[in-house]
Amino acid sequence: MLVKHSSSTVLRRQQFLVRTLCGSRTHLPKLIRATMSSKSEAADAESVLRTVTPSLDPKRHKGQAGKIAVIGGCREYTGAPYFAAISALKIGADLSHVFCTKDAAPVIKSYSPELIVHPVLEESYTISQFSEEEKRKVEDKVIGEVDKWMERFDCLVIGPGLGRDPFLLECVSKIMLLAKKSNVPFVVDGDGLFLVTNSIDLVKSYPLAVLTPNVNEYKRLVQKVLNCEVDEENAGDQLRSLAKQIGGVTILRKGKTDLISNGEIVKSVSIYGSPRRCGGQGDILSGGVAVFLSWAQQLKSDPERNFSPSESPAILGCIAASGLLRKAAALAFTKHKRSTLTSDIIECLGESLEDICPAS
Ligand SMILES: NC(=O)C1=CN([C@@H]2O[C@H](COP(=O)(O)OP(=O)(O)OC[C@H]3O[C@@H](n4cnc5c(N)ncnc54)[C@H](OP(=O)(O)O)[C@@H]3O)[C@@H](O)[C@H]2O)[C@@H](O)CC1
Ligand SMILES: Nc1ncnc2c1ncn2[C@@H]1O[C@H](COP(=O)(O)OP(=O)(O)OP(=O)(O)O)[C@@H](O)[C@H]1O
Ligand SMILES: [Mg+2]
Repeated sequence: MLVKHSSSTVLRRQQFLVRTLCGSRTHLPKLIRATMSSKSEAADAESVLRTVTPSLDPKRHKGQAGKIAVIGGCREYTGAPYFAAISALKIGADLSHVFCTKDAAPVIKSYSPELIVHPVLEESYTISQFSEEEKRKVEDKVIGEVDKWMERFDCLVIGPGLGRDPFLLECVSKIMLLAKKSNVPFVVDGDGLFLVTNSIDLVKSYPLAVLTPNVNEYKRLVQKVLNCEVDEENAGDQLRSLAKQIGGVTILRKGKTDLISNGEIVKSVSIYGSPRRCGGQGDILSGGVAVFLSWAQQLKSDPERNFSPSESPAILGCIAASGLLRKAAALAFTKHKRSTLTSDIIECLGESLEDICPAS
């Protein structure tokens, strides 16, 4: 469990959120509000960051600031799950796990002793000689290994560096079902989106699912779900329709401006980040969404709070993560210019958050 806040803190935050997320729109006539709602509304990401980031309380024990698990990492990709998992820790989670294939595990462990790495996923080539029954046993074992941890996690990140092996993806679809059964929120990114685009029912109508597509992943989702092409002219409305069509999941469409919708509202974050487009920045984002969503979820569990759809933990988590990533990318770029890499941005997460929410 995450830290609880005093009722006065909660009240202040509630008033603050109403101002931040609704602003003067609450006083506008209905017709004007309806017109505005067809477009995206710029989110005040720094205010949301201040609202959801818990204070550092010496009474808290290990785990209360968040336990995140990344499901990803295979023969090809070891960087992506590492970026997502280490970003979660650098932002402030207490524990970060990675569930990956046996090949990827020693590599990911060698990047950092901070991560708890489970070498449990299997790809088809390791079981190619097995009978159908033996394959089913392997699948049960994989699911069992994740299931024994599931209830402890505050959020999963499914997909960074997962690869597209059919057997592995079949196991991951069962992991998604387990997460839903235990009401554990999850962020779907990278190859997790490849899986979900081909099996939308895996996430449909699960309010604790967040999808974080990049330009390609978004295009595939729109084609599959809305049966049309991406419409840049009406980007906000199209994103809202997509999220609604998938039963109100939250979607963060990454790009020059990050657009976020849960089928009801559309928010945008366009704080200046970095002109470097090196790979891995989306992985930082997915780890960040998981942490901020967990923190916002904790605020929501306070009985004195009355969350409106516009302040759902998933929406707040997306706004906060997008704002922080962009701020850290800007800072890393001032230091490293053309040589800015994803690891440099990760090193700037702490300083960027400190600037907005000082630790003491
Ligand atoms: N270090 C690691 O381990 C990392 C591993 N990663 C993992 O890799 C897996 C696959 O994810 P992905 O993002 O590479 O696949 P996808 O989205 O299909 O893009 C493929 C190609 O699409 C193009 N393209 C991209 N943007 C475009 C644009 N704006 N407009 C137009 N075209 C655009 C561009 O191709 P180009 O034609 O330029 O060569 C690009 O190369 C996934 O598991 C992910 O987590 C990454 O997280 C990175 C760090
Ligand atoms: N054209 C852009 N200008 C400014 N920022 C951008 C631009 N495109 C993406 N970003 C920022 O980079 C973040 C990652 O988006 P990107 O499209 O690179 O994801 P991705 O392709 O999934 O990354 P990864 O390489 O980790 O898979 C976004 O949240 C956004 O803040
Ligand atoms: Mg990506």
